[in-house]
Amino acid sequence: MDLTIKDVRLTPILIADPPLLNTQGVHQPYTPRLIVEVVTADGVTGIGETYGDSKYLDLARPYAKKLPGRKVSDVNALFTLGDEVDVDRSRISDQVDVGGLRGVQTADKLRLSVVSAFEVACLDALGKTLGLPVHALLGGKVRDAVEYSAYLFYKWADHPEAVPHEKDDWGAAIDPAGIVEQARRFKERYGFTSFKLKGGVFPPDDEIAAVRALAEAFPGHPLRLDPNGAWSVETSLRVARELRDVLEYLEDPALGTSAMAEVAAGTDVPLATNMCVTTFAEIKEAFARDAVQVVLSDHHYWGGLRNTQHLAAICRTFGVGVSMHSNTHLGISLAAMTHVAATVPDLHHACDSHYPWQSEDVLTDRLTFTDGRITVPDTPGLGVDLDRDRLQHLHQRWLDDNGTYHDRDDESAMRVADPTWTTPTVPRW
Ligand SMILES: O=C([O-])C(=O)C[C@H](O)[C@@H](O)C(=O)[O-]
Ligand SMILES: [Mg+2]
Repeated sequence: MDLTIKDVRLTPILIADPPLLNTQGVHQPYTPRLIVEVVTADGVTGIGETYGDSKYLDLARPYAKKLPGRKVSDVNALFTLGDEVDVDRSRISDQVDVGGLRGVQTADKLRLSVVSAFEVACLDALGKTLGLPVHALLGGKVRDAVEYSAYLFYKWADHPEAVPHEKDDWGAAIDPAGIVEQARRFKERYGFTSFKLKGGVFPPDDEIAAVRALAEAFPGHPLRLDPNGAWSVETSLRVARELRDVLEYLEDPALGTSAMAEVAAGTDVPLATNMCVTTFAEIKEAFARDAVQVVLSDHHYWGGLRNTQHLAAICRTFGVGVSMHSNTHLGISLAAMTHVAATVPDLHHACDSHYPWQSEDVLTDRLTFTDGRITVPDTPGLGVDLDRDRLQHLHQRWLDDNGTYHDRDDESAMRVADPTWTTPTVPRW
């Protein structure tokens, strides 16, 4: 068996995305992803997936050149090699990026967001070579299926007329009745029993009404509301008061650790985050100030599956809950999330996933939710196969694009519908 990496392939693609609304704007009709393939000397191919925006491609390209000659089993070395890649200073920011809504952009976090896809690809290749599923390489599964929540979005029926796009079959949802209808379809199609509403789109009273409508339609089901930091501390506390009997947790009601700590001190509704704790460096202050009660991990920017396990261990040590965040992603990432989630003992909340919103994939067979769960694959590697024709089709779309969609930008997408739109300053309400 020869585990030496002989070849690395990077394929940027554009995938169709519905007009989902968030506090910064609306999803563009196509969003970029990067598919990573690592091929061993034995001809075994491992696959990974991450963000495809140019700031990630600019790091992935020089990084990929460092890998041939290394072994897919040298997973620790992937991180030291990542440290050698220079990050353009203009890419670094302590602002929440437009469209990403996932916290700061440190150089390290940008690197980890790339290295994570290679870690997944190497583990996939290693597992395929050894005949073991990825979860076994991570120490073994402690559950046979991983639960996901329905990720509800306010949305339009279509992208603006002038913009070419793939039509989705979800229709519009811009009020409580529309959100309840969307939730019903999520339940019918996938069996989800937890519901998360992406908020920060309409004034808080409208979103309170939507959550109340969900609570009435689905009594006893776990509900979450996530305005991505759009509210002041005062507004956050008011919403928490009004929804305290029905919320499983409130996600990033206010922006940043200080504001979150103030909110947490004034309510017994747990606060979750994928914005104020998104790097290991942010943990100490947030935990010391009891600013968050649930960290929503994301293997893409936390740096892979093993870092997700490290994060879960830290959370466990401090009595903080852990679950999973998602940005728009395909089946490779859903498989990776499922493998690592299967190994985390204290996963007490259903994980987020955008997957049901994605009508396109690069897999031969889409992953399917049964009773809101994905069965943990026991076949070697990630247990999913790349469909080369689909990959090529989506890559061709990326090649044909003049750059409009090479970087996700929800603010610009909103400006197509409303030329006066700019990302609202925070707190918005
Ligand atoms: O939980 C979250 O904050 C997210 O999923 C961030 C995403 O960017 C979401 O807001 C979206 O897809 O519009
Ligand atoms: Mg969130």
